[in-house]
Amino acid sequence: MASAWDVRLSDVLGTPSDIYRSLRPPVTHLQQHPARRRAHACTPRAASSTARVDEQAAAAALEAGSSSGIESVAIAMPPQAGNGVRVRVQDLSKVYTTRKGSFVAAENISLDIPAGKMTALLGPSGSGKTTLLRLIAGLEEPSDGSIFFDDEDATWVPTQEREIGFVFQSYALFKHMTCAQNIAFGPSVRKMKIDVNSRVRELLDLIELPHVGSRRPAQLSGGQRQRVALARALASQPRLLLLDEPFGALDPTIRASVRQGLKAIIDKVGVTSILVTHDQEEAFELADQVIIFNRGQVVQMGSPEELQSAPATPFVLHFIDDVNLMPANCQFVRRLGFKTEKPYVMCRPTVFDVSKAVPQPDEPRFAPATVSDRIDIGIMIKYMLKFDDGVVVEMHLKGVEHARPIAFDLQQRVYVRTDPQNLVAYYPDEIASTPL
Ligand SMILES: Nc1ncnc2c1ncn2[C@@H]1O[C@H](COP(=O)(O)OP(=O)(O)OP(=O)(O)O)[C@@H](O)[C@H]1O
Repeated sequence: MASAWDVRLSDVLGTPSDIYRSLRPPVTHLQQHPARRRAHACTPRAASSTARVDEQAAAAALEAGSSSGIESVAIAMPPQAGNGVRVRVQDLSKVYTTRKGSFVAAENISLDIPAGKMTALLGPSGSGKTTLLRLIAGLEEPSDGSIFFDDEDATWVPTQEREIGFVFQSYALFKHMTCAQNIAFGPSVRKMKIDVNSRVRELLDLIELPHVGSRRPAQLSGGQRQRVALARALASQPRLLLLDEPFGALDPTIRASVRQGLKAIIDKVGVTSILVTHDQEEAFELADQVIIFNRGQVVQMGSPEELQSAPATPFVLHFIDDVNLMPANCQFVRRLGFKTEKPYVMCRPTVFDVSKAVPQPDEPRFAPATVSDRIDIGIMIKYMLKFDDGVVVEMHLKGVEHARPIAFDLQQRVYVRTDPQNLVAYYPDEIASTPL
């Protein structure tokens, strides 16, 4: 049976460059960096420096590499481990000019993204994650600083020549093309000397959707569309894969399984990948390295384990974990003998020692409380503990097989303490997130 891909792209849509031209946004008059203006005066632009372009057009620009650079490259088909690039960002800043004045979306960012690993950019909405991703892709121009791909200064290299695959939250699949045509778009436009049909078939196998080649994106589920978008991003064998909230449009019930599938595919290919997300569970589950953003700045970077065991600031602790917030002068904190000039204190819900027995006179650090609520959610039991001064904290007992025998009843009187080292004092500004 003939597949839709047996009809050649050019018969249906014109030549690849016609397609690219039709998808590309009009060239705008830009404030370009002088060096870039000199070096790339004739390069078609993918994006305005002040306004985000339509994601489909950006996808087209990213897929359409400069044919002169690509034609001579004999590219083996992914999966093939170890074909990613190391990305270094030095003192990178992005200032947007708006009607209200200038706005610093990324400030003096320096970071190192290892080759062949997945790095997550994690932070609240508006913290500058997407801005950094778009700077790395060349879809925005930096106001200052440099970007290196391995030892190459890529700061002013045009988007199309960066060899980047991009998966957008909206997927940005070309609606009028079949899935096979979407996947074939990059290699065709780049005139890569490969068997495009077999590349498409191998990628459809890789994403475990061998039967959808002849369908259009509208005929797929959200999870399937996202896989096709990934296949399209991988088709030109990018050295860097950028994923901007790739699970954001998915139903929460399927998000966990879809992200595991996507991670498995990326691991097989072995390409360096950068994932933008505001979901800490997603970042910690998928990434080898997590970089935490707030207010346009990097607050901390490290492995998921490092961040969880040693959050560098009150903001990081507050952002990555469930925490109890309480006044520093409340009964519980005072009983512990914890002294601070800061007005508030926070602690994780897993750090409490709770006893039903009335403490001995030599155990003054226990504060009395009443169990005001209890929820057994299978993997843990959650309790609300109300101290006598009215302050309420949430306590989590994990490992319920051990927790159930010592379960507390509603309205039961209990005595609560923790090691004072588990408390973190803060000023409200230290846990505030964007906007500035
Ligand atoms: N073209 C632009 N012009 C002016 N301001 C912009 C522009 N693009 C982004 N910003 C601003 O820069 C800040 C950072 O935006 P960015 O999209 O990078 O944040 P984010 O962390 O990715 O947020 P989200 O998770 O909501 O996408 C925001 O305050 C945003 O409004």
